[in-house]
Amino acid sequence: MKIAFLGPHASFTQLATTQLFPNEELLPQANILDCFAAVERGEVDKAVVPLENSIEGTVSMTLDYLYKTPSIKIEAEAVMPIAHHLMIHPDNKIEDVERIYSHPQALAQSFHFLDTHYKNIQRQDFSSTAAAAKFVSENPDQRIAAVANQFAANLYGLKITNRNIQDFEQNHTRFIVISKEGHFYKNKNLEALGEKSGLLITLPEDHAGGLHQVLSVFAWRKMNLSKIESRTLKTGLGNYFFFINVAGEWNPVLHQNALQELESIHASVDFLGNYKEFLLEA
Ligand SMILES: O=C(O)C(=O)C[C@]1(C(=O)O)C=C[C@@H](O)C=C1
Repeated sequence: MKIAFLGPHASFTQLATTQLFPNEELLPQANILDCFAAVERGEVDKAVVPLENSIEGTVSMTLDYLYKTPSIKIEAEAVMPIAHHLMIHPDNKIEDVERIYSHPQALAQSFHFLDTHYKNIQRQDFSSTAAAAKFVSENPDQRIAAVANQFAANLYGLKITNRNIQDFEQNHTRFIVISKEGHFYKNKNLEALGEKSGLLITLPEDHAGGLHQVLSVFAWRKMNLSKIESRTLKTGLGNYFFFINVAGEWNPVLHQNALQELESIHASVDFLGNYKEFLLEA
């Protein structure tokens, strides 16, 4: 099986992907869109992309592409502890650094540390933490540093100057396995945290009580929502879609009836799947 992931090698997404798919062919992609496109075009069977971080919140690009590509479903969620380190080329000194590169999520998760200790050093977004580490290793003549993980430091031969720079010790990122088939991913070697369903919902029109009407579909059935997030539709200010997680196992009658009722109130629903959440190691 071919599995795409947000690369290059030693990205956090790769660390998650190797635990989820230890025996499959893993294909690094340059960005999250390329992961979705590879699945959509059938070049790979599945992809692993980040969805949400406990410090910085939703990875909006992932949510946007889930919405834009209704053929893509979720097979599993996986939660992994995240530790960020600041690293430089071993030929350079941290005092000389003029720019710090990393994925925007990693820079945001370490914002207070960087702002306190390296306030006047420019920060620049990169497609992933590992891509930033690779760039630092390939450009010893530049006065740059990267925020990335221990594996990236080892793989790209960088020196760690500051360890565990994330602003909160408890830092976790939730990844999703996406595919066109939406199979139910199983793995006896990983700890399962629970089961849930994912839905993308758009309200028919802006009217009083519209969201309340949608939520009551779940409420009176005692279906527990573990997440609700609104995201702009990009059709104008004030227009949103909602990403909703319903906790618990799939109940054919209850869930099917809820989906039918949502349709009957003219909410548009993309059912992303019913899947398990797993706990990964750092
Ligand atoms: O840049 C990486 O290494 C990634 O895998 C991406 C990503 C993210 O988008 O959230 C994954 C985990 C961390 O939260 C930081 C970055």
